[in-house]
Amino acid sequence: MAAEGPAGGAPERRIPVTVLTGFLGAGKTTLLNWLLAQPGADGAAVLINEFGEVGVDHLLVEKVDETLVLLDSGCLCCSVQGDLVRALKDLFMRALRREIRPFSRVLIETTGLADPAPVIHTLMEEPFIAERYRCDGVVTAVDATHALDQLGAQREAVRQVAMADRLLLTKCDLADADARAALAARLAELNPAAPQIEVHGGVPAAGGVDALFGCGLYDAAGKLPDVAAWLGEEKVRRQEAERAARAAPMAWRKGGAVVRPAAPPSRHDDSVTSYVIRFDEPLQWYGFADALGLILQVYGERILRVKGLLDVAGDPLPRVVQCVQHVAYPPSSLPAWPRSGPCSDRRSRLVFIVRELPKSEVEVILASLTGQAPAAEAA
Ligand SMILES: Nc1nc2c(ncn2[C@@H]2O[C@H](COP(=O)(O)OP(=O)(O)OP(=O)(O)O)[C@@H](O)[C@H]2O)c(=O)[nH]1
Repeated sequence: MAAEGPAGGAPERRIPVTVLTGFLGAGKTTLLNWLLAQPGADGAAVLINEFGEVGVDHLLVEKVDETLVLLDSGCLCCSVQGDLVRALKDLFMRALRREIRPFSRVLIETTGLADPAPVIHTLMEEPFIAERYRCDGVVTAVDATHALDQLGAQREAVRQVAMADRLLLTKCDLADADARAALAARLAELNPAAPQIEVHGGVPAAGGVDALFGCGLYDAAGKLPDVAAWLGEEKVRRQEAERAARAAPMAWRKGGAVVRPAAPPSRHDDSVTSYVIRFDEPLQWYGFADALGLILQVYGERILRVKGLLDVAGDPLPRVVQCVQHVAYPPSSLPAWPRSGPCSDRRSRLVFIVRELPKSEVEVILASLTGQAPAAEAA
């Protein structure tokens, strides 16, 4: 049954959209997988956005149909006008034409570095979208083992927490009671109104699917005053971008070369970069594990995230590697190699998201302990 609309008016027919955010490696994809396996979440369309040249997250989501969309032309908060709007319009129109199954809600998993403000602004203000979709909440995954450091170092992490309607404290099974209490106190300073829900082993301890769904229309009231200010800045930023787009031609010729207007400035900390390391031959697992362990030990402070698929000698299945800072999580396997996309060539690829850590330093360790030099050019 459709919910009642604003002020008790016409029934609310707009499709609810949950924005699932949280810093790199916080456990967003893990939560998404749990959620999509719940009966209350069937009928959801899912949009996944990733930071890094090669997307891995969508391969880890155990749902494969045409309502799973990979937004891969950059970080959502920078390309929101293009990618997100296009994807939501496209889903709506394709469902209308019955080219895809109907969907009753949308889940957007942002990159771990996304600023939620442009995403919320788009859902609330872009005319086509705002008429058909409504923001049903920002849910932020907060890593109980790493968040205190991340909140001190990364302004994206602070914004993700401050803008949340709900805070899901992930990896509570790995954090001791003191660490959980210290984090809970810091989160309450940044966002006193948001309920904090513990997550153990990727499963919310309370609420079931309602831990993520049904937050109600997004409202900056009740959050720190900064949140309304960030949304206000977003509005100004968007108006300026529209004015600039109207004033500038799409491209012009100068001395025979086509010159395009500069892309909007990135919202991300310039010291954070990502690169892909590829191996063309199967890897020996133990040599690789030694190399990765050493890299995390020596450079963990500068490693925000590592994830990838490996072709391990003697194993027909792709092995999934996941790390956050100094921590390597237990490896798992996918049921098969992807049939399309960059990873379909069955070569090992590792995506590193780092702060001031040159690729060459990582490559030297990998080459010496695996006995195999990484491919010259990451593809
Ligand atoms: N023990 C434990 N591990 C978890 C939990 N949540 C996530 N993990 C592990 O943490 C690692 C990162 O989890 P993801 O779900 O991929 O994190 P993410 O936020 O999607 O990562 P990005 O998209 O790269 O930002 C994986 O190895 C997960 O298995 C949890 O509650 N408990």
